[in-house]
Amino acid sequence: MKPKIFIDGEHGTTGLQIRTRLAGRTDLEVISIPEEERRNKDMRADYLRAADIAILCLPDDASREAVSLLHGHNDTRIIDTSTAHRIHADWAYGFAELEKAQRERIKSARLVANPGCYPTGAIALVRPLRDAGLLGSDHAISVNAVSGYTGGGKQMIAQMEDPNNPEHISANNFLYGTSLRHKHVPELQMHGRLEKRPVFSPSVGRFAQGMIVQVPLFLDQMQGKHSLKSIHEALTAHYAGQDIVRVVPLEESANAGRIDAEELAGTDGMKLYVFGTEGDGEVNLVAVLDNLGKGASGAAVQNMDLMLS
Ligand SMILES: NC(=O)C1=CN([C@@H]2O[C@H](COP(=O)(O)OP(=O)(O)OC[C@H]3O[C@@H](n4cnc5c(N)ncnc54)[C@H](OP(=O)(O)O)[C@@H]3O)[C@@H](O)[C@H]2O)C=CC1
Ligand SMILES: CC(=O)N[C@@H](CCC(=O)OP(=O)(O)O)C(=O)O
Repeated sequence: MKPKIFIDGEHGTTGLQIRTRLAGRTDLEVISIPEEERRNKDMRADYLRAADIAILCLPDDASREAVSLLHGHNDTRIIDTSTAHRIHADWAYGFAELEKAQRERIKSARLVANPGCYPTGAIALVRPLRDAGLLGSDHAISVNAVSGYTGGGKQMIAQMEDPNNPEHISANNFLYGTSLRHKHVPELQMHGRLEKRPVFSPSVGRFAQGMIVQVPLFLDQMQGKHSLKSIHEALTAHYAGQDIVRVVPLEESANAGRIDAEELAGTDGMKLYVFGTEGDGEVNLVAVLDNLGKGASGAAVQNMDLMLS
């Protein structure tokens, strides 16, 4: 029998993208709730319980509700794309490239929390350097990022695209999360293995999909003596043998000139760059991804495939 997949929140931004990715699949059966019933709790409960894997593409509260609807129904495995369970001890963190054991953890887990889009980029840059001992646990990290506006879901898409929306946003590029208490910070801190809360400053640009996440570092604050080359080597070693995260060769980075936030829009991969000038004291680590690709829907499908393997 083919595994049954239910996407709770199928008609939202992340859900639709997962639906599209699964459209041509003959190895599984997507069970779909009619759009007009998407908030019908009893019907959702039936679909959730009928599924082998439920992918939750809902706001945090609705995700918690979906999990409670599955209480006692342990045959359904869950992938939650919301922020609700990303630092919960019972949930496997759905970033397969996090460390060697992560793929196996996801494969065997019943509960998988898909990472946030910004943390996907930042953790991809920081965690290998923490694990390889280049960064101490008390290292102070700053993360500056820009996302396409689909990162804000249906509501922000309408605000950015519809001039008649009562909450229309006219800015082409705006900073937010200025209290430095964005909901992604705890996840970044925990899975980045950082003692100090990172400074995280997100922003949004007038483009639909894509993202740049930057982590600048001072070499004299790192553990040991480091260079662009040794940092690049540590990242390259960490991501060897997989094909989703690409560490861009130093020479290619040096010649890159401009980095386009939309570079990987519409794809499920991620590129990591090490920028700077060899011999100087600073580097800028940069991740480029699609907020809806490796940052959300692409990662959810990757996790689903691992769970089905
Ligand atoms: N967009 C992105 O780039 C990313 C999003 N995520 C996360 O994915 C999740 C979904 O986000 P996104 O797709 O952007 O959001 P959207 O607002 O685009 O979609 C959410 C969907 O959930 C439905 N919904 C809301 N409340 C309930 C409820 N109580 N019961 C059933 N359905 C409900 C909405 O229905 P209705 O149309 O009626 O409102 C809508 O279809 C969020 O937790 C978000 O943080 C994670 C990474 C990246
Ligand atoms: C541009 C924008 O608004 N982005 C969202 C994050 C999108 C995302 O990653 O969703 P999760 O919070 O579920 O991880 C935000 O900052 O709240």
